[in-house]
Amino acid sequence: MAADENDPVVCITNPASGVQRRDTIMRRIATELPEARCWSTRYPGHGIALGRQAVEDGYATVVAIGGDGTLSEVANGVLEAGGEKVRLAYVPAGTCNDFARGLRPVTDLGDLLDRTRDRETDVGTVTFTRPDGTRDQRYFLVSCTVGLISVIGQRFTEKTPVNRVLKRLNLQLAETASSIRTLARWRPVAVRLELDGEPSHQSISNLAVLKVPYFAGGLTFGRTQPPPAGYLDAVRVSGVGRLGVAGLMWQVFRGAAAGHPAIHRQEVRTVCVDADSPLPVEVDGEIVGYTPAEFSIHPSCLTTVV
Ligand SMILES: Nc1ncnc2c1ncn2[C@@H]1O[C@H](COP(=O)(O)OP(=O)(O)OP(=O)(O)O)[C@@H](O)[C@H]1O
Repeated sequence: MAADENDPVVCITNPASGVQRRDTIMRRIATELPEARCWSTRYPGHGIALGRQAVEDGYATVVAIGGDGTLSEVANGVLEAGGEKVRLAYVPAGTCNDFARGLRPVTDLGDLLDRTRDRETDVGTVTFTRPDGTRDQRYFLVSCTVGLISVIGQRFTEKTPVNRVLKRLNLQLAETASSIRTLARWRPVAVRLELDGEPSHQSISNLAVLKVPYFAGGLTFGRTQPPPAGYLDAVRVSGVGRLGVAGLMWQVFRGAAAGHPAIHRQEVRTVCVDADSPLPVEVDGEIVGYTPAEFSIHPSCLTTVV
């Protein structure tokens, strides 16, 4: 299927994503989507600006090529520009690719122009506090975390000399080191939590707000089904100490977390979380700010193509 001038297509690729060679991706675009314009992100956050630009320039189909972070940035730009009518296609080329997990990816990029592949997709929004103290909002398509996982993510992104050396040696080694260092001092945190307006005080290790069941490259909290349309999955880890959390993480890595007594799940439309000491908020793989954070779901507000 070929693009035409009434159905203009732009591909937004992230050269910093994943492990695929950039020239392989560019060759595929040139062969399989020859009419498409091709833009590259040049810095973190550039995907948002390019997603917005694509809507303003009147592209009907925007193809995000990269990891979940790239998809998320492009979706944010598209939605910020009021591009709900734009088709947002995704070609997984990152390291985690959790949005597309379980879905059958196209073999030929030209198939992304086939409108029978369009899916009305719910989008989550999260409001949080930026490091400069102002409030901000992001859309999310995959998942958000607050607690142990977001603290590990924050430690991993810190530009310390140790991190720099470890990341240069091996990315997974750096991730494991961040996890061990965080876990070694971890204590459950007291939070004020509101699920669908129902307030409670809880001691938790982690709160995940999921649009898709997978996180961190195919890990799950024991369920591989997404929440029903119009809902988010709020998954709390609570009722266990440091050793219990370490045991649960091991179960999660083994894919054997289903039914674990520390996992508490609820399908909800809204979540609010606050803690005495602000906790980092991770959105689609990126630390965006701190609690207090409010999450909600916007049903069928984006057309996605995978
Ligand atoms: N030119 C660039 N240089 C450095 N970073 C970039 C550039 N363009 C985009 N980024 C950043 O790269 C980050 C990672 O991208 P992405 O999440 O798509 O890849 P990944 O980490 O390999 O995949 P996944 O999220 O599936 O693990 C994003 O946060 C984005 O802001």
